[in-house]
Amino acid sequence: MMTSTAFQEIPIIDLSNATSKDPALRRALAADIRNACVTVGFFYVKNHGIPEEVINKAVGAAERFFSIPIEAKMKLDIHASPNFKGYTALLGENVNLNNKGDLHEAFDVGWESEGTVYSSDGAMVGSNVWPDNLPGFREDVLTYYDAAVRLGLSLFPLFALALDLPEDFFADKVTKQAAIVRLLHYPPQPLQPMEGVEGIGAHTDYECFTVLWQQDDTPALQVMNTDGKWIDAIPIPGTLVLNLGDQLARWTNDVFKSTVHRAINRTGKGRYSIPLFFGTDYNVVLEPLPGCVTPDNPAKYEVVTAGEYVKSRLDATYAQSRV
Ligand SMILES: O=C(O)CCC(=O)C(=O)O
Ligand SMILES: [Fe+2]
Repeated sequence: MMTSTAFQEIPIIDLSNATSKDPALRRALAADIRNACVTVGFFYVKNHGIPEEVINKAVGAAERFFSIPIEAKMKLDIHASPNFKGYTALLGENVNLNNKGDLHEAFDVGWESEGTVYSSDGAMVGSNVWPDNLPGFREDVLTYYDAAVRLGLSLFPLFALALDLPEDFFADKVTKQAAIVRLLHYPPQPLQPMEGVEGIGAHTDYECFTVLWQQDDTPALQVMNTDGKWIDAIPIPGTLVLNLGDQLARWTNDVFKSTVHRAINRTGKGRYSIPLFFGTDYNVVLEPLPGCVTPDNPAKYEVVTAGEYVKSRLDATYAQSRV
């Protein structure tokens, strides 16, 4: 049920019926999601089920982590990880290769549970790295991870319905392990902006979809609309932003849109955000889904595995700061 719109382009969708026992209610919700996916590729969700306390603790964890000395953060350098876990320094990432670097620092965490023996796939899945001397940090981040993953897992059946597929279509293709949570800190942009430097340059996300928490009082996220204009995705208290990524765009032959977005923090103060990137398992083949290739919409993409695709994009993103 679409209850309201923030402004013309990005709808707010109420997820109260996401796991309703009534299939008609789930289908109605899926129809709204489809509408957002085939037009903007972005929507806000409310009644998303992640408790405020869990969010606040994760944000507090981010604030504590980014305040530790740079030497301590660099001990967790993402470049030292075989599977993209750990710390990225300011300008260490560059999502838009026309730019020089992104003015944010980040900390990436994947799935883990007590007693896990990791069978690294050598690329995306593997153990996390954690800072010393930050009590509660790991717990607060992993609690958020679990809650956001639960939300993500509840969305896949709706995306399946939205694509006229059986509700369990994605069930054997996505596991918890395919999700990465990222703490992000954007310092204020200097008054005199540096040429080719944005908080995060114009990009699309690489996975199926992203669940994004953004700080209420620091607007920075912008989404490119179909006319090529930047639309502000203002923070709306009580909501999260949901945007599609390239995996779903490739899978649907662009019927579902993976929309270009960027963030520029001009607020004069620091900004935190927390995306959870929910991809599929590594070996899932992104072949066009039934009905997505038609004479009017011929196949656009080379068929690749989901994992190879994300890995190749991440390798390019970090290439500039790899030593
Ligand atoms: O911080 C934001 O609002 C957006 C972050 C983002 O687009 C990303 O990490 O992919
Ligand atoms: Fe993004």
